[in-house]
Amino acid sequence: MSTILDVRQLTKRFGDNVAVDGLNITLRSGGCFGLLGPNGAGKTTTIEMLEGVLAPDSGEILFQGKPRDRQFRQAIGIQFQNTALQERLTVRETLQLFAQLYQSPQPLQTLMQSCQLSEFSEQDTHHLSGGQRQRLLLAIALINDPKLLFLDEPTTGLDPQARMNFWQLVEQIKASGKTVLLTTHYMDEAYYLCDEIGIIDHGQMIACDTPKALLDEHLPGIYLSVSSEHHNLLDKLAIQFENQYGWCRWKTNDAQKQIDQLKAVGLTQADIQVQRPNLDDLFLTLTGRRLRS
Ligand SMILES: Nc1ncnc2c1ncn2[C@@H]1O[C@H](COP(=O)(O)OP(=O)(O)OP(=O)(O)O)[C@@H](O)[C@H]1O
Repeated sequence: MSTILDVRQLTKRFGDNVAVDGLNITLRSGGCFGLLGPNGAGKTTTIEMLEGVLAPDSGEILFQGKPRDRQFRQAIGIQFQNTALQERLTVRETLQLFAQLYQSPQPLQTLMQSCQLSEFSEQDTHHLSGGQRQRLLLAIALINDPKLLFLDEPTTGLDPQARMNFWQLVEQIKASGKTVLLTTHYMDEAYYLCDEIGIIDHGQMIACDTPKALLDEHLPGIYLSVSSEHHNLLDKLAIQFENQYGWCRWKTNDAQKQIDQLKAVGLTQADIQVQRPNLDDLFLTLTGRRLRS
């Protein structure tokens, strides 16, 4: 896969605060890269520099092998976290307004269809649901048929069904060959959508790979949990666990052996939860913090 965006030693300071500290990122064409990190890690500052919205203090950003020029704006789409929509305009009128900003916008009919907006085309944008509004913001980001799409926390605040619906749209966008850079606080979203994940903390990249490779490297093994009421049994078996939210939980490299031991002291399979480590666990391991704080 060729490289569409190559970022070297990107740095941004706000006074004494180094928000982004020598970051390297390689975005491969047609992939989805997830930029994850705890609050204040530097995700928004990074994405804004990559979009060209914020000037870096130092570092290099190459788009298709060359420094970004005026055409870069025509080749990218940005779904901002908060875009103020013009009062008293319909979905269609809003898209028409944004279409004027580009040299060759996509046909609006096609765009509304692909973002599932056709049935709301004549609706006032201020009467849209959260999911419909995010789909409109996505359509605005896609209006110029961009090669590279920036999605900054696109599903924050949406209900689970609207989020999954949005994921399907992102899948379609990926299938059409576009490259996506996504920031999110939802680990299931990152796991589902991203081919590669970069975890940043204090403005530095602390891990970068496919979700599976990151989990295999940093968190081999399986988590087992049993209800806290069974903690005496675990003590008897000399199993070290964390007791949280009514559950005793621990990681093991030999899940089957421990399940057999637990059954031998009276627990049933239904008493034992078996769980692969997920990105939330990875976060806690790498940053000492949960993904959402
Ligand atoms: N305009 C600004 N002026 C001063 N400091 C800023 C500015 N923007 C960001 N910062 C600081 O830079 C650091 C990184 O912030 P940034 O918003 O990039 O983090 P983030 O990872 O996007 O966080 P969140 O997940 O909370 O959105 C923080 O310490 C923040 O306070």
